[in-house]
Amino acid sequence: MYFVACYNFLKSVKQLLNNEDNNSHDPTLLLCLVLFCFAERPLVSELTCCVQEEAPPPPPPIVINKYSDEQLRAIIKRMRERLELYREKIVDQYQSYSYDEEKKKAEAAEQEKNVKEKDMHTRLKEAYWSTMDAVLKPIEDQMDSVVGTTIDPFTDRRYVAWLSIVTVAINYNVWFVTARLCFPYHNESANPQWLAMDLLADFIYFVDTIIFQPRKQFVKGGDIIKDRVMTKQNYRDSERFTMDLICLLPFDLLYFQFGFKSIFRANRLLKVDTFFEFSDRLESIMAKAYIWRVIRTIGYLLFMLHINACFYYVASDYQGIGETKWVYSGNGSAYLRCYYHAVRSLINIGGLSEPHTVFEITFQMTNFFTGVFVFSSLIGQMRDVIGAATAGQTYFRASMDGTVEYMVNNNIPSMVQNRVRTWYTYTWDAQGMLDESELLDKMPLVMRTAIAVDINLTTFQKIDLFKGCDQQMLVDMLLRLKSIIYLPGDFVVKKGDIGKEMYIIKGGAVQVVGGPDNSIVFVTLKAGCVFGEISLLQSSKDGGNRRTANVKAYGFANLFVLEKKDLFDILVHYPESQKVLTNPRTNSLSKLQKTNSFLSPTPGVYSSSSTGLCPRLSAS
Ligand SMILES: Nc1nc2c(ncn2[C@@H]2O[C@@H]3COP(=O)(O)O[C@H]3[C@H]2O)c(=O)[nH]1
Repeated sequence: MYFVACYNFLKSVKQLLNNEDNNSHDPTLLLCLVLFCFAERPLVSELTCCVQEEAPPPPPPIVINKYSDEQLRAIIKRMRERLELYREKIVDQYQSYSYDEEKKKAEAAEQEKNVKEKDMHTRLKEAYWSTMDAVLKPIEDQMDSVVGTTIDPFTDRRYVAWLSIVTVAINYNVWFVTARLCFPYHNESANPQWLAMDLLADFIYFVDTIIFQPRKQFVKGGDIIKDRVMTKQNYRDSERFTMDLICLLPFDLLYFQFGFKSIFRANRLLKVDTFFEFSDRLESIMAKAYIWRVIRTIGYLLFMLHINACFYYVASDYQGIGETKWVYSGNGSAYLRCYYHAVRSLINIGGLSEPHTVFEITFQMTNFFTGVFVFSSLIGQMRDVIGAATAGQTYFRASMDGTVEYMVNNNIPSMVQNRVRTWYTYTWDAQGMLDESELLDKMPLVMRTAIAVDINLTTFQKIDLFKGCDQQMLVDMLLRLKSIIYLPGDFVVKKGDIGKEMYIIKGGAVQVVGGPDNSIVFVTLKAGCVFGEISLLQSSKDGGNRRTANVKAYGFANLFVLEKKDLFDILVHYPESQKVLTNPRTNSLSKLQKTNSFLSPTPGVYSSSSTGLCPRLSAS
């Protein structure tokens, strides 16, 4: 029994040790241990005493391998901790304490410490900003009345105007800091002027950082944040703010120590982001954005040449001004001469003095390479900009050329060809594109509705046929309209054809004609009039779906077309409006059905007075 107990006990301890590393606590094993300790307590104590009595005093530790020795010690330490834990568990079985938890506690304590430190940092920051806010409050309050509490950066033109001023300041720094750095532009008489200009540019930067940027509205989770406190905080948390602050650091004070040098203003160039913002905003508000894009690309070209001119002067200075034939001779305006050299060299015009020294050859070669890569990409960019600006026209030309080629290949009579050509040219001139709907199709419905309502709803509301109809139905109709142009004399509708669409005149005029050779003009309909609706709204049972008259374009007629299917799709949702359109007492249409006798022909029976469809403008 004694040895069995010993064996079990030691085996349990060994298993416990083996499980230590993977942190798995075998409940059976634990239970076995606990039960063993309790149930066989006398035996265990006997065993312990026995072991203590019988065991010789422990030998002094022999360290064979330092690493394994340390590992063993660590295991023993953890075993002790574990033993402690089990002791506690025996006292309170439901205690949810673990070694990992101790680790977690330590981590939590660490976190708490960090939070406290952070709090301290935040508090300091807040204190700093509240002081700053208090100082700046009077200025900000004054500016509120001028620029508003917050600014919508996308639509506010005043903001774009301000950005243009900041852009001038940025350009001043970008061009002049580099030029002053390389050319000998600093002297006793010029320095005060430079200083004045620098101060003015810095003032603009400062106003932008203090007044404009903190007012910029922003989008958070889909909401437009217009609260001033939040816009200010958003700006202060942004990277841009950090950059703006770096931009404003007054390294210029080093002038006192090192003299007047523009290198101390190099940090002002970091505000170049604002230039790109200005560029984007300007593009979005300009009707012809490509003009700005071309100007901007030319600006980049000029700036590259400017930088090259600066390098050339520095290189000449390094070689000795006027020392060799290749360097700047020292005559005339240094900047102009160097710029001229840069133009010839970068654009690979040639005709330059041959470089002789290694330095000169290396410089010149670098110039040629830069010219090839940078300039070709900039010129390519320019081509893209111009290409995008004229894409519509290119598409129109390509379509027309394709159609003409097709007609020529198929021997279409030249009269028809001429008419097609005229149609293309007139359509392009009238609407600047061949198919308006193509453009609008890409937009979300709400935008299309807004545009359609803006352009045509007023015209629609005036049409007698639709009087009393639901407004929403009219909007639905607007969305399904297609624009089409007819040439002078084209038949839009032929008597006896099946009516598949109705028309609303957008521009120009049409004539309802009849009699021998269609020589009798019954009525001329102008912009805002509707026609072709009779055959559309009548039942097909007794052949009512046939056109009741000839309608031909008088001059160029720009028409909206509404297809029968679309009309009935809409009317399904507006039964009241359907009644209005088909009611004999409320609508002219039914009256029309009775008055079709004019087509036999009795001119003028079908007129504005009798039908209310459209004013009779002229009748021959
Ligand atoms: N029948 C008739 N149609 C007219 C007159 N004035 C304009 N129209 C339009 O001419 C269109 C010819 O096609 P529809 O019959 O579909 O619809 C006709 C009317 O909308 C008129 O005096 N009589």
